[in-house]
Amino acid sequence: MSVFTTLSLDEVRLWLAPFNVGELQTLRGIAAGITNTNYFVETSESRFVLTVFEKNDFDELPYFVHLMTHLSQHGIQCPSPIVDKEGVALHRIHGKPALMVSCLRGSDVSQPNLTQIEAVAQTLARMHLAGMAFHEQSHNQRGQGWRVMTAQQVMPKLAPVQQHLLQEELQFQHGLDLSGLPHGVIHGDLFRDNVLFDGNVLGGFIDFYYACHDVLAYDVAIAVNEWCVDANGVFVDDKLAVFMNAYHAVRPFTAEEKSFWPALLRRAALRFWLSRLYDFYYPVVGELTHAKDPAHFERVLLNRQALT
Ligand SMILES: Nc1ncnc2c1ncn2[C@@H]1O[C@H](COP(=O)(O)OP(=O)(O)O)[C@@H](O)[C@H]1O
Ligand SMILES: N[C@@H](CCOP(=O)(O)O)C(=O)O
Repeated sequence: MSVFTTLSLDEVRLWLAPFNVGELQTLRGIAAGITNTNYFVETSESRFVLTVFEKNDFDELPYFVHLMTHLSQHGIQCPSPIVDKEGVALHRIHGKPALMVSCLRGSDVSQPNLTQIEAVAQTLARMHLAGMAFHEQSHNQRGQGWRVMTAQQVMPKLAPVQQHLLQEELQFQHGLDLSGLPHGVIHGDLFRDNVLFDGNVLGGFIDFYYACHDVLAYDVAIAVNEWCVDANGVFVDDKLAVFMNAYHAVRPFTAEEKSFWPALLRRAALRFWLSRLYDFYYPVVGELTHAKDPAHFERVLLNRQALT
């Protein structure tokens, strides 16, 4: 149960006072999720999700609030931040930053079908286009600097063959010049647990807290490495074809994106191999962890290298 900050009905009723959202009726902690505390908040007018940020400083949150506001105003299915009567969305509760957003329909799917995969790809491409008109920029917290630092931390824990793989891939990625590729807003973590579906209808993308300004096709690579694979991380042809066709129908890749595509698939695999290795070897003491298998992304990386 990932409710780190326990809230009472009375506290939330008080917290809601500056908002124009009706009377609080029910409050329910959300078990899923590993980073923040989330509650479903039901009022006489609507349903919302209240997030209490357990790790972020207040100052780093406006980018995400503005981004979700921008994307939802541009028709991208994602949480829409709720502002109070003064127009302010970000507040504090228990001294921690807190944000209420619209509640999306649906739940995450572990075995997506082709229709759902198509919807994810279309929405991702539309999000990339909508992001072009968003003029705030945030750097990628999981970019080059983080890769190097994290690799140094996990390297001593690895077997020689893994050390070689990691070293080789870091060098390869460091040598790439991606400056000519289209950049913009990326989600950065579009995994199956970050997309909600009501049947085949996409409820929306959630968890924008890795969103940043980066290479758009890299975001596509992150998504296909997750949505279009079998249990071993090997691409399933029809899933990959459906995803790429749907994405390209909305935002076709440039020639440069096509030529860097195999390298981007590798970069996306490396990013999640590294974060999972770090979480595996340096678990936070006392923190509830949903262990994610680093070996999966090691296999994905080896597979994508073989495709290059
Ligand atoms: N806007 C939303 N609408 C509906 N459900 C949501 C929304 N935001 C989060 N949830 C639910 O809360 C769960 C945890 O959210 P998530 O953002 O993944 O948390 P964490 O940042 O802690 O990983 C999701 O799996 C989903 O079920
Ligand atoms: N979706 C990721 C987890 C998010 O990245 P992290 O850097 O917070 O570990 C995964 O499945 O590994």
